[in-house]
Amino acid sequence: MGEMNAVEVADLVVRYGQRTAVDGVSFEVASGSVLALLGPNGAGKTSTVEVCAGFRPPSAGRVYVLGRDPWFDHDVVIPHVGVMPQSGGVYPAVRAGAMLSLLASFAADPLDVDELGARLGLDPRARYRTMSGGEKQRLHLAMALVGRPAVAFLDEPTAGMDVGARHTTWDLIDQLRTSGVAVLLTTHLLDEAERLADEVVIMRHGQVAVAGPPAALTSAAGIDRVLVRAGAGLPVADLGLPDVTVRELAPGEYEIAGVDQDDLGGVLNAAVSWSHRHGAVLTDVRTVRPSLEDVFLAVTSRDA
Ligand SMILES: Nc1ncnc2c1ncn2[C@@H]1O[C@H](COP(=O)(O)OP(=O)(O)OP(=O)(O)O)[C@@H](O)[C@H]1O
Repeated sequence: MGEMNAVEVADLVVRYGQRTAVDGVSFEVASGSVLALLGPNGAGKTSTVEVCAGFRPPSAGRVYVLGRDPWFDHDVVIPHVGVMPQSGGVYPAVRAGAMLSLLASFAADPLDVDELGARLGLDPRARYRTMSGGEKQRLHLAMALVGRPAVAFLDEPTAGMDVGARHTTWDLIDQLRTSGVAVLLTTHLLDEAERLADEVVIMRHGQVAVAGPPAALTSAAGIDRVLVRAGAGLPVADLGLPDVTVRELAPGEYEIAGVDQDDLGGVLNAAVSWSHRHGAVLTDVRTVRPSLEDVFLAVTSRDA
């Protein structure tokens, strides 16, 4: 089975009746890497993942998982795939431990059920219907991973989890990557994507708006702000540069926004002489690049 790209999505289209939810999406996920699908509600993330996981056929385009078609070769592909859906179809009376043992019994080389459950803080005796939202979410994640998949599809894996469970999940996903698993996840948490993903794909209206490693997306956007520290209460209108805006964020802490990276020297010079004119000294200067969240908002707010 394919080593390089565990998941290949090429010109994928998903239609629901007249509605086109996914409109020509392409990306790849290599083994041992994490790709985060991002996008506003309704952008087509879940529909994309559902085709990859073999839940529905594409309306057009091609999807390969481990070199096979997850819809037509479902029985061949599925034993190597772990799926964590947004809400799991778990029988309400079933206990966590029994559910995991059942899934483990289907797998050729399952993880240790007790160890995995303990890792995720699951009580094996707990019945599904009495679990909290975050506990259910942890069980869904364990269900996706217990079969030691080569490819994991995780739809909003940490939604509703508390901070501790979220960090445990991040560590688990790091370990999946290290052990060679291809992970495709969706998330609304941009810090999660920045922390976990080798590649992010930002979807908008069913199409790929931008794609790339998070660091490449944020550095392509360039430095856009400079933070300086000087005396409190300096007149912010007096910097003498027409295209930037200056705000005093806290006493003596100023943000110079709208900086053109190529004119950083000009901005620093202006800040030095500005503080000097007002009898103050710059004691700190910091350049700030946009976060992935800034990039996301810039990309997804270009709406007609
Ligand atoms: N089973 C369905 N039948 C009809 N329309 C659907 C169906 N599933 C999704 N859609 C529509 O397709 C579009 C994409 O939905 P999808 O769930 O893939 O988006 P998403 O990016 O995962 O959104 P969210 O962030 O809200 O989970 C939406 O407009 C949605 O209303």
